[in-house]
Amino acid sequence: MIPVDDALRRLLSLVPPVQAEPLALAQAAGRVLWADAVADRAQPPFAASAMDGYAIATQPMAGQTFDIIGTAQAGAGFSGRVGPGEAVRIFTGASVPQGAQWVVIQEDVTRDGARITISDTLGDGRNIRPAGADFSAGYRLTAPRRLRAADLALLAAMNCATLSVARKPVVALIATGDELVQPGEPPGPNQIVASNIFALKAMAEAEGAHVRLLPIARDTQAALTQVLALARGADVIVTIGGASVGDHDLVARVAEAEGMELAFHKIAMRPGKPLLSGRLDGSILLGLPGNPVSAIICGHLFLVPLVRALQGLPDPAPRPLRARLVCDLPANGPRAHYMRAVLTGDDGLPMIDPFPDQDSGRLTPLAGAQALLIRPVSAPAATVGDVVDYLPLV
Ligand SMILES: Nc1nc2c(c(=O)[nH]1)N[C@H]1C(S)=C(S)[C@@H](COP(=O)(O)OP(=O)(O)OC[C@H]3O[C@@H](n4cnc5c(N)ncnc54)[C@H](O)[C@@H]3O)O[C@H]1N2
Ligand code: MOO
Repeated sequence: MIPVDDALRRLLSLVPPVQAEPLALAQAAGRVLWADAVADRAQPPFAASAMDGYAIATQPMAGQTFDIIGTAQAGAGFSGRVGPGEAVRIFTGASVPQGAQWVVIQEDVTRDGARITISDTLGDGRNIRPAGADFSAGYRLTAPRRLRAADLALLAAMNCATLSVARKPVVALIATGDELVQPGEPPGPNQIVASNIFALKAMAEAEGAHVRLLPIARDTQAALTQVLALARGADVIVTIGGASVGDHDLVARVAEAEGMELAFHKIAMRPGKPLLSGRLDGSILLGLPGNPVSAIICGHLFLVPLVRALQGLPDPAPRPLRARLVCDLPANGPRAHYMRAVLTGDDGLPMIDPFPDQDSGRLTPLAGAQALLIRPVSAPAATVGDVVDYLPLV
Protein backbone atom coordinates (compact mmCIF):
# COMPACT_ATOMS: atom_id res chain seq x y z
CA MET A 1 0.00 0.00 0.00
CA ILE A 2 1.35 3.42 -0.92
CA PRO A 3 0.11 6.73 0.57
CA VAL A 4 -2.66 8.65 -1.24
CA ASP A 5 -0.35 11.59 -2.13
CA ASP A 6 2.23 9.25 -3.57
CA ALA A 7 -0.40 7.45 -5.66
CA LEU A 8 -1.73 10.73 -7.02
CA ARG A 9 1.80 11.85 -7.90
CA ARG A 10 2.46 8.59 -9.76
CA LEU A 11 -0.88 8.87 -11.57
CA LEU A 12 -0.26 12.47 -12.65
CA SER A 13 3.24 11.57 -13.84
CA LEU A 14 1.52 9.47 -16.55
CA VAL A 15 -0.18 12.57 -18.02
CA PRO A 16 1.16 13.42 -21.51
CA PRO A 17 1.69 16.97 -22.82
CA VAL A 18 -1.51 18.92 -23.45
CA GLN A 19 -2.91 18.88 -26.98
CA ALA A 20 -4.44 22.21 -27.96
CA GLU A 21 -7.10 22.94 -30.58
CA PRO A 22 -8.65 26.11 -31.99
CA LEU A 23 -12.23 26.76 -30.87
CA ALA A 24 -14.84 29.40 -31.60
CA LEU A 25 -15.51 31.66 -28.62
CA ALA A 26 -19.19 30.68 -28.57
CA GLN A 27 -18.25 27.02 -27.95
CA ALA A 28 -15.66 27.69 -25.26
CA ALA A 29 -17.68 27.78 -22.00
CA GLY A 30 -15.99 25.57 -19.40
CA ARG A 31 -13.02 24.76 -21.65
CA VAL A 32 -9.43 25.40 -20.55
CA LEU A 33 -7.71 28.27 -22.35
CA TRP A 34 -4.35 26.92 -23.44
CA ALA A 35 -2.63 29.93 -25.10
CA ASP A 36 -2.81 33.47 -23.71
CA ALA A 37 -5.49 35.53 -25.45
CA VAL A 38 -4.39 39.05 -26.37
CA ALA A 39 -6.65 42.09 -26.90
CA ASP A 40 -6.17 43.77 -30.27
CA ARG A 41 -7.94 46.93 -29.05
CA ALA A 42 -8.60 48.91 -25.88
CA GLN A 43 -11.93 48.94 -24.08
CA PRO A 44 -13.48 51.40 -24.19
CA PRO A 45 -11.60 52.35 -27.36
CA PHE A 46 -12.51 56.04 -26.80
CA ALA A 47 -13.48 58.14 -23.78
CA ALA A 48 -17.13 57.20 -23.35
CA SER A 49 -20.02 58.77 -21.51
CA ALA A 50 -21.18 56.72 -18.50
CA MET A 51 -24.55 58.50 -18.34
CA ASP A 52 -27.28 60.18 -20.38
CA GLY A 53 -26.81 63.97 -20.15
CA TYR A 54 -24.81 66.86 -21.55
CA ALA A 55 -21.08 67.00 -22.33
CA ILE A 56 -19.44 70.30 -21.37
CA ALA A 57 -15.90 71.68 -21.31
CA THR A 58 -15.60 73.08 -17.78
CA GLN A 59 -16.55 71.96 -14.29
CA PRO A 60 -20.30 72.59 -13.97
CA MET A 61 -21.59 75.04 -11.35
CA ALA A 62 -25.18 75.54 -10.24
CA GLY A 63 -26.94 78.21 -12.32
CA GLN A 64 -24.58 78.10 -15.33
CA THR A 65 -26.20 77.96 -18.76
CA PHE A 66 -25.00 76.24 -21.93
CA ASP A 67 -26.11 76.25 -25.57
CA ILE A 68 -26.67 72.81 -27.10
CA ILE A 69 -24.63 72.51 -30.29
CA GLY A 70 -25.16 68.86 -31.25
CA THR A 71 -25.76 65.24 -30.24
CA ALA A 72 -23.58 62.19 -29.56
CA GLN A 73 -25.08 58.74 -29.12
CA ALA A 74 -23.70 55.20 -28.81
CA GLY A 75 -22.45 54.29 -32.27
CA ALA A 76 -22.55 57.88 -33.64
CA GLY A 77 -20.30 60.59 -32.21
CA PHE A 78 -20.28 64.38 -32.52
CA SER A 79 -17.55 65.50 -34.88
CA GLY A 80 -17.13 69.08 -33.65
CA ARG A 81 -15.48 70.51 -30.56
CA VAL A 82 -17.19 71.64 -27.36
CA GLY A 83 -16.14 75.12 -26.23
CA PRO A 84 -16.93 77.18 -23.11
CA GLY A 85 -20.67 77.86 -22.74
CA GLU A 86 -21.49 74.99 -25.13
CA ALA A 87 -22.98 71.56 -24.47
CA VAL A 88 -23.48 68.43 -26.56
CA ARG A 89 -26.50 66.25 -25.82
CA ILE A 90 -24.91 62.86 -25.06
CA PHE A 91 -26.11 59.34 -24.30
CA THR A 92 -24.54 56.47 -22.38
CA GLY A 93 -21.85 54.73 -24.43
CA ALA A 94 -21.29 57.66 -26.86
CA SER A 95 -17.76 58.88 -27.40
CA VAL A 96 -17.14 62.12 -25.54
CA PRO A 97 -16.62 64.99 -28.04
CA GLN A 98 -13.33 66.81 -28.25
CA GLY A 99 -13.02 69.56 -25.67
CA ALA A 100 -15.56 68.02 -23.27
CA GLN A 101 -14.35 67.19 -19.75
CA TRP A 102 -17.61 66.55 -17.90
CA VAL A 103 -20.95 64.90 -18.54
CA VAL A 104 -23.73 66.46 -16.45
CA ILE A 105 -26.55 63.94 -16.03
CA GLN A 106 -29.87 65.10 -17.44
CA GLU A 107 -31.51 64.97 -14.00
CA ASP A 108 -29.14 67.80 -12.94
CA VAL A 109 -30.19 70.32 -15.59
CA THR A 110 -33.33 72.11 -16.68
CA ARG A 111 -33.73 72.38 -20.41
CA ASP A 112 -35.43 75.15 -22.31
CA GLY A 113 -35.25 74.56 -26.07
CA ALA A 114 -31.58 74.51 -27.11
CA ARG A 115 -30.34 75.80 -23.76
CA ILE A 116 -29.67 74.02 -20.43
CA THR A 117 -29.22 75.46 -16.94
CA ILE A 118 -27.35 73.52 -14.26
CA SER A 119 -29.63 72.94 -11.26
CA ASP A 120 -28.52 73.39 -7.66
CA THR A 121 -28.77 69.69 -6.86
CA LEU A 122 -25.67 68.96 -8.94
CA GLY A 123 -24.00 65.62 -8.23
CA ASP A 124 -20.27 65.07 -8.51
CA GLY A 125 -18.22 62.96 -10.86
CA ARG A 126 -17.26 63.49 -14.45
CA ASN A 127 -19.33 60.54 -15.70
CA ILE A 128 -16.68 59.75 -18.30
CA ARG A 129 -15.00 56.38 -18.74
CA PRO A 130 -11.49 57.09 -20.03
CA ALA A 131 -10.23 55.20 -23.11
CA GLY A 132 -8.71 51.89 -21.97
CA ALA A 133 -10.33 52.11 -18.51
CA ASP A 134 -11.22 48.41 -18.67
CA PHE A 135 -8.18 47.18 -20.62
CA SER A 136 -5.62 48.44 -23.13
CA ALA A 137 -4.64 46.92 -26.48
CA GLY A 138 -2.19 44.10 -25.71
CA TYR A 139 -3.99 43.08 -22.49
CA ARG A 140 -3.55 39.30 -21.93
CA LEU A 141 -5.90 36.77 -20.43
CA THR A 142 -3.32 34.25 -19.31
CA ALA A 143 -3.48 30.50 -19.81
CA PRO A 144 -4.11 27.93 -18.49
CA ARG A 145 -7.50 28.99 -17.21
CA ARG A 146 -10.92 27.32 -17.03
CA LEU A 147 -13.20 29.70 -18.95
CA ARG A 148 -16.15 30.97 -16.94
CA ALA A 149 -19.06 33.06 -18.22
CA ALA A 150 -17.41 36.41 -17.41
CA ASP A 151 -14.19 35.30 -19.15
CA LEU A 152 -16.14 34.71 -22.37
CA ALA A 153 -17.55 38.24 -22.31
CA LEU A 154 -14.08 39.64 -21.62
CA LEU A 155 -12.61 37.63 -24.52
CA ALA A 156 -15.37 38.88 -26.81
CA ALA A 157 -14.65 42.49 -25.79
CA MET A 158 -10.97 41.79 -26.51
CA ASN A 159 -12.08 40.76 -30.03
CA CYS A 160 -10.78 37.20 -29.64
CA ALA A 161 -13.16 35.26 -31.88
CA THR A 162 -11.12 32.03 -31.89
CA LEU A 163 -9.25 30.62 -28.90
CA SER A 164 -6.61 27.97 -28.39
CA VAL A 165 -8.03 25.53 -25.82
CA ALA A 166 -6.94 22.20 -24.39
CA ARG A 167 -8.53 19.27 -26.20
CA LYS A 168 -11.30 17.59 -24.19
CA PRO A 169 -9.88 14.43 -22.61
CA VAL A 170 -11.76 11.29 -23.62
CA VAL A 171 -12.64 9.10 -20.63
CA ALA A 172 -13.92 5.56 -21.27
CA LEU A 173 -15.84 4.06 -18.35
CA ILE A 174 -16.11 0.28 -17.95
CA ALA A 175 -18.18 -1.38 -15.23
CA THR A 176 -17.07 -4.96 -14.59
CA GLY A 177 -18.90 -7.85 -12.99
CA ASP A 178 -21.27 -10.72 -13.71
CA GLU A 179 -23.65 -9.33 -11.08
CA LEU A 180 -24.36 -6.07 -12.93
CA VAL A 181 -27.19 -4.94 -15.19
CA GLN A 182 -27.82 -1.48 -16.59
CA PRO A 183 -30.55 0.65 -14.95
CA GLY A 184 -33.90 -0.34 -16.49
CA GLU A 185 -32.79 -3.88 -17.40
CA PRO A 186 -34.44 -6.74 -15.47
CA PRO A 187 -31.91 -8.02 -12.87
CA GLY A 188 -31.51 -11.78 -12.38
CA PRO A 189 -31.73 -13.37 -8.91
CA ASN A 190 -28.08 -12.62 -8.00
CA GLN A 191 -27.79 -9.33 -9.79
CA ILE A 192 -27.74 -5.63 -8.86
CA VAL A 193 -27.95 -2.44 -10.91
CA ALA A 194 -24.64 -0.81 -11.96
CA SER A 195 -24.60 2.55 -10.23
CA ASN A 196 -21.28 4.23 -9.63
CA ILE A 197 -20.49 4.67 -13.33
CA PHE A 198 -23.16 7.39 -13.51
CA ALA A 199 -21.54 9.38 -10.70
CA LEU A 200 -18.15 9.07 -12.37
CA LYS A 201 -19.58 10.15 -15.72
CA ALA A 202 -21.08 13.25 -14.12
CA MET A 203 -17.85 14.09 -12.30
CA ALA A 204 -15.65 13.67 -15.38
CA GLU A 205 -18.01 15.70 -17.57
CA ALA A 206 -18.18 18.48 -14.99
CA GLU A 207 -14.38 18.71 -15.30
CA GLY A 208 -14.52 18.96 -19.09
CA ALA A 209 -14.09 15.35 -20.22
CA HIS A 210 -15.88 13.66 -23.09
CA VAL A 211 -17.15 10.42 -21.57
CA ARG A 212 -17.76 7.12 -23.37
CA LEU A 213 -19.87 4.56 -21.48
CA LEU A 214 -18.75 1.11 -22.61
CA PRO A 215 -20.68 -2.16 -22.24
CA ILE A 216 -20.44 -3.96 -18.88
CA ALA A 217 -17.47 -6.35 -18.94
CA ARG A 218 -18.31 -9.78 -17.58
CA ASP A 219 -15.88 -11.52 -15.21
CA THR A 220 -13.88 -13.44 -17.80
CA GLN A 221 -10.50 -12.65 -19.26
CA ALA A 222 -11.99 -12.73 -22.78
CA ALA A 223 -14.85 -10.35 -21.96
CA LEU A 224 -12.61 -7.84 -20.19
CA THR A 225 -10.01 -8.01 -22.97
CA GLN A 226 -12.74 -7.34 -25.51
CA VAL A 227 -14.17 -4.32 -23.68
CA LEU A 228 -10.67 -2.92 -23.03
CA ALA A 229 -10.10 -3.13 -26.78
CA LEU A 230 -13.23 -1.02 -27.34
CA ALA A 231 -11.74 1.63 -25.05
CA ARG A 232 -8.49 1.98 -27.02
CA GLY A 233 -7.77 5.53 -28.05
CA ALA A 234 -9.29 7.06 -24.91
CA ASP A 235 -7.03 9.30 -22.85
CA VAL A 236 -8.25 7.55 -19.71
CA ILE A 237 -9.75 4.10 -19.31
CA VAL A 238 -11.57 3.76 -16.00
CA THR A 239 -12.55 0.29 -14.87
CA ILE A 240 -14.86 -0.18 -11.91
CA GLY A 241 -14.69 -3.33 -9.81
CA GLY A 242 -12.49 -6.38 -10.13
CA ALA A 243 -9.56 -4.49 -8.59
CA SER A 244 -9.18 -6.56 -5.42
CA VAL A 245 -7.73 -10.00 -4.71
CA GLY A 246 -10.70 -12.33 -5.33
CA ASP A 247 -10.66 -15.10 -7.93
CA HIS A 248 -12.91 -12.99 -10.17
CA ASP A 249 -10.97 -9.72 -9.75
CA LEU A 250 -9.34 -9.67 -13.15
CA VAL A 251 -8.55 -6.05 -13.99
CA ALA A 252 -4.85 -5.96 -13.02
CA ARG A 253 -4.17 -9.39 -14.51
CA VAL A 254 -5.93 -8.72 -17.82
CA ALA A 255 -4.57 -5.19 -18.21
CA GLU A 256 -1.03 -6.42 -17.56
CA ALA A 257 -1.54 -9.25 -20.06
CA GLU A 258 -2.55 -6.54 -22.55
CA GLY A 259 0.73 -4.72 -21.89
CA MET A 260 -0.10 -2.29 -19.07
CA GLU A 261 2.92 -0.88 -17.23
CA LEU A 262 1.65 -0.83 -13.66
CA ALA A 263 2.27 2.46 -11.81
CA PHE A 264 0.79 1.24 -8.50
CA HIS A 265 -1.73 -1.19 -7.06
CA LYS A 266 -3.21 -0.78 -3.55
CA ILE A 267 -3.17 2.44 -1.61
CA ALA A 268 -3.37 3.33 2.06
CA MET A 269 -6.87 4.72 1.78
CA ARG A 270 -10.27 3.85 3.18
CA PRO A 271 -12.37 3.40 1.18
CA GLY A 272 -10.36 2.65 -1.94
CA LYS A 273 -7.58 0.27 -0.98
CA PRO A 274 -7.49 -1.82 -4.20
CA LEU A 275 -7.03 1.20 -6.53
CA LEU A 276 -4.59 0.58 -9.39
CA SER A 277 -3.18 2.54 -12.28
CA GLY A 278 -0.79 2.23 -15.16
CA ARG A 279 -0.12 3.08 -18.79
CA LEU A 280 -1.86 0.91 -21.38
CA ASP A 281 -0.87 1.78 -24.97
CA GLY A 282 -1.54 5.51 -25.26
CA SER A 283 -4.09 5.50 -22.42
CA ILE A 284 -3.91 5.91 -18.67
CA LEU A 285 -5.75 3.07 -16.97
CA LEU A 286 -7.36 3.84 -13.62
CA GLY A 287 -8.79 0.76 -11.94
CA LEU A 288 -11.30 1.78 -9.29
CA PRO A 289 -12.68 -0.51 -6.60
CA GLY A 290 -16.22 -1.73 -7.20
CA ASN A 291 -17.88 -0.72 -3.96
CA PRO A 292 -19.98 2.27 -4.99
CA VAL A 293 -18.71 4.66 -2.31
CA SER A 294 -15.10 3.57 -2.83
CA ALA A 295 -15.34 4.15 -6.57
CA ILE A 296 -16.92 7.58 -6.20
CA ILE A 297 -14.51 8.80 -3.50
CA CYS A 298 -11.58 7.57 -5.59
CA GLY A 299 -13.21 9.49 -8.44
CA HIS A 300 -13.01 12.69 -6.41
CA LEU A 301 -9.43 12.06 -5.33
CA PHE A 302 -7.95 10.63 -8.54
CA LEU A 303 -10.19 10.90 -11.61
CA VAL A 304 -11.06 14.58 -11.12
CA PRO A 305 -7.40 15.68 -10.74
CA LEU A 306 -6.44 13.48 -13.69
CA VAL A 307 -9.03 15.10 -15.98
CA ARG A 308 -7.89 18.53 -14.83
CA ALA A 309 -4.21 17.69 -15.39
CA LEU A 310 -4.94 16.35 -18.89
CA GLN A 311 -6.22 19.83 -19.71
CA GLY A 312 -3.08 21.44 -18.30
CA LEU A 313 -4.60 22.89 -15.14
CA PRO A 314 -2.01 23.40 -12.40
CA ASP A 315 -2.61 22.11 -8.83
CA PRO A 316 -5.31 19.69 -9.94
CA ALA A 317 -5.82 17.95 -6.57
CA PRO A 318 -8.86 18.96 -4.52
CA ARG A 319 -7.80 21.37 -1.79
CA PRO A 320 -8.70 20.46 1.80
CA LEU A 321 -10.53 22.99 3.97
CA ARG A 322 -10.65 23.15 7.77
CA ALA A 323 -13.52 22.41 10.13
CA ARG A 324 -14.11 21.74 13.82
CA LEU A 325 -15.20 18.28 14.97
CA VAL A 326 -18.55 17.93 16.75
CA CYS A 327 -17.78 14.45 18.14
CA ASP A 328 -14.94 12.33 19.43
CA LEU A 329 -13.19 9.97 17.01
CA PRO A 330 -10.98 6.96 17.77
CA ALA A 331 -7.37 6.75 16.60
CA ASN A 332 -7.07 5.93 12.90
CA GLY A 333 -5.36 2.86 11.46
CA PRO A 334 -2.88 2.37 8.60
CA ARG A 335 -5.16 3.78 5.86
CA ALA A 336 -6.18 7.45 5.52
CA HIS A 337 -9.92 7.50 6.15
CA TYR A 338 -12.18 9.72 4.04
CA MET A 339 -15.33 9.84 6.19
CA ARG A 340 -18.72 10.88 4.85
CA ALA A 341 -19.88 13.84 6.92
CA VAL A 342 -22.25 16.78 7.14
CA LEU A 343 -21.35 20.38 7.91
CA THR A 344 -23.44 21.77 10.76
CA GLY A 345 -23.36 25.50 11.50
CA ASP A 346 -20.31 27.65 11.95
CA ASP A 347 -18.12 28.54 14.91
CA GLY A 348 -15.48 30.62 13.14
CA LEU A 349 -14.90 27.38 11.20
CA PRO A 350 -17.63 25.08 9.86
CA MET A 351 -18.60 22.26 12.28
CA ILE A 352 -18.19 18.76 10.84
CA ASP A 353 -20.10 15.65 11.89
CA PRO A 354 -19.13 12.27 10.35
CA PHE A 355 -21.84 9.65 9.90
CA PRO A 356 -21.62 6.71 12.32
CA ASP A 357 -22.02 4.26 9.39
CA GLN A 358 -19.09 4.44 6.96
CA ASP A 359 -19.89 1.26 4.95
CA SER A 360 -18.40 1.67 1.48
CA GLY A 361 -21.35 -0.22 -0.04
CA ARG A 362 -24.02 2.29 1.00
CA LEU A 363 -24.88 5.11 -1.38
CA THR A 364 -27.60 6.78 0.72
CA PRO A 365 -25.20 8.32 3.27
CA LEU A 366 -22.92 9.47 0.44
CA ALA A 367 -25.85 11.17 -1.28
CA GLY A 368 -26.59 12.97 2.03
CA ALA A 369 -22.97 13.91 2.71
CA GLN A 370 -21.56 17.39 2.20
CA ALA A 371 -17.96 16.63 3.00
CA LEU A 372 -15.26 14.01 3.33
CA LEU A 373 -13.57 14.35 6.70
CA ILE A 374 -9.91 13.33 6.29
CA ARG A 375 -8.37 11.17 9.02
CA PRO A 376 -4.66 10.82 8.16
CA VAL A 377 -2.80 7.52 8.47
CA SER A 378 -2.25 6.67 12.18
CA ALA A 379 -3.98 9.87 13.37
CA PRO A 380 -4.35 9.83 17.18
CA ALA A 381 -7.83 9.90 18.75
CA ALA A 382 -9.58 13.24 18.20
CA THR A 383 -12.01 15.04 20.49
CA VAL A 384 -14.88 17.51 20.12
CA GLY A 385 -13.58 20.91 18.97
CA ASP A 386 -10.43 19.58 17.27
CA VAL A 387 -9.66 21.17 13.90
CA VAL A 388 -9.63 18.65 11.04
CA ASP A 389 -9.25 18.76 7.26
CA TYR A 390 -12.12 18.00 4.91
CA LEU A 391 -12.93 18.02 1.21
CA PRO A 392 -16.24 19.61 0.21
CA LEU A 393 -18.50 17.38 -1.89
CA VAL A 394 -20.18 19.42 -4.59
N1 LIG B 1 -9.93 -10.68 0.93
C1 LIG B 1 -10.10 -9.40 0.62
N2 LIG B 1 -11.27 -9.02 0.14
C2 LIG B 1 -11.49 -7.72 -0.18
C3 LIG B 1 -10.46 -6.79 0.04
C4 LIG B 1 -9.20 -7.23 0.52
O1 LIG B 1 -8.26 -6.45 0.71
N3 LIG B 1 -9.08 -8.55 0.79
N4 LIG B 1 -10.71 -5.48 -0.24
C5 LIG B 1 -12.08 -5.06 -0.08
C6 LIG B 1 -12.21 -3.71 -0.50
S1 LIG B 1 -11.53 -2.54 0.51
C7 LIG B 1 -12.92 -3.34 -1.58
S2 LIG B 1 -13.15 -1.70 -1.93
C8 LIG B 1 -13.53 -4.32 -2.47
C9 LIG B 1 -13.26 -3.90 -3.90
O2 LIG B 1 -13.11 -4.95 -4.69
P1 LIG B 1 -13.21 -4.93 -6.26
O3 LIG B 1 -12.65 -3.68 -6.81
O4 LIG B 1 -12.61 -6.19 -6.71
O5 LIG B 1 -14.76 -4.86 -6.53
P2 LIG B 1 -15.82 -6.02 -6.80
O6 LIG B 1 -15.44 -7.20 -5.97
O7 LIG B 1 -15.95 -6.19 -8.23
O8 LIG B 1 -17.11 -5.32 -6.20
C10 LIG B 1 -17.20 -4.93 -4.86
C11 LIG B 1 -18.67 -4.63 -4.57
O9 LIG B 1 -19.09 -3.54 -5.36
C12 LIG B 1 -20.19 -3.92 -6.21
N5 LIG B 1 -20.03 -3.29 -7.51
C13 LIG B 1 -19.05 -3.51 -8.40
N6 LIG B 1 -19.22 -2.75 -9.49
C14 LIG B 1 -20.30 -2.04 -9.27
C15 LIG B 1 -21.00 -1.06 -10.04
N7 LIG B 1 -20.55 -0.67 -11.24
N8 LIG B 1 -22.10 -0.50 -9.51
C16 LIG B 1 -22.56 -0.89 -8.28
N9 LIG B 1 -21.95 -1.79 -7.52
C17 LIG B 1 -20.84 -2.36 -8.01
C18 LIG B 1 -20.08 -5.42 -6.30
O10 LIG B 1 -21.31 -6.01 -6.59
C19 LIG B 1 -19.57 -5.78 -4.91
O11 LIG B 1 -20.63 -5.80 -3.98
O12 LIG B 1 -13.03 -5.59 -2.21
C20 LIG B 1 -13.05 -5.97 -0.82
N10 LIG B 1 -12.69 -7.33 -0.70
O1 MOO C 1 -11.35 0.29 0.64
MO1 MOO C 1 -12.76 -0.58 0.29
O2 MOO C 1 -12.81 0.69 -0.82
O3 MOO C 1 -12.89 -0.10 2.01
O4 MOO C 1 -14.44 -0.52 0.58
